[in-house]
Amino acid sequence: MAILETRQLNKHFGGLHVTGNVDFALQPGEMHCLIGPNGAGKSTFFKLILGEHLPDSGAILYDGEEITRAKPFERIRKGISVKFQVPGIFKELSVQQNLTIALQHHVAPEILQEEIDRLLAFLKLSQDRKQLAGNLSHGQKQWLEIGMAVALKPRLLLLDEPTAGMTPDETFATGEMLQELNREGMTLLAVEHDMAFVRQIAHQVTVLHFGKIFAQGTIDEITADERVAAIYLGEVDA
Ligand SMILES: Nc1ncnc2c1ncn2[C@@H]1O[C@H](COP(=O)(O)OP(=O)(O)OP(=O)(O)O)[C@@H](O)[C@H]1O
Repeated sequence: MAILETRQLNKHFGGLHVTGNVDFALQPGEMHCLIGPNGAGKSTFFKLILGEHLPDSGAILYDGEEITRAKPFERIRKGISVKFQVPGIFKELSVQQNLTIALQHHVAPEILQEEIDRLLAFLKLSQDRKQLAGNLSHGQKQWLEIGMAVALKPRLLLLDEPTAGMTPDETFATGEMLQELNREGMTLLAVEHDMAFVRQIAHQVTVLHFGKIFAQGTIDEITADERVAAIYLGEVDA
């Protein structure tokens, strides 16, 4: 059974059909990338999954259970987590304090430090634990944000352009981090523009165009598809 499924999902903004009859299924253990030109509706699709927008019609199922109108916090409680593009870390607190905030109400006090150390090592931030989060490099801030998003070990992690603004080395290291999470059993869905990164991590790729699923397949199938190249060149209309 799919861990996440949308059925005939629709969302309008005024006259603009931003999500159009989207039937999408994500299998447990999959690393899936969502791509598409600017304005294709990728962020809106994420916000529907997270409950930040409610659809006009259609359904969203998580683990077979309908969550179409569930509140965002209810979805988080069920095991969905998200890393947004803009870091939501506390800049005036240290790296360690940020992770403490993410963990403290969910982890027994006697294993809190152990869990923080585990996360710091995973995020390659052990040396920077006392550093103020605001002083980290752009890439390190994104990693800390990933750490906060995965602190509670969600089953499904959504990432909105996780490598935006990163150097190629940081991008590659981020891919390795996400692969490690995936090996531990996490399912991942990422909106991404960097095709080298998509190639590094994605088992499956979905192309959105004008709010509809335009193509789906492996990265090799997608990059070989001339129709997909044409939409990026603005040669395919709604
Ligand atoms: N709250 C809103 N009200 C009105 N229109 C919106 C709203 N949110 C998004 N849109 C419009 O919906 C369309 C899809 O936007 P969305 O942000 O989902 O696309 P995207 O694929 O994530 O784009 P990008 O790659 O540029 O981030 C755009 O035309 C956008 O202007």
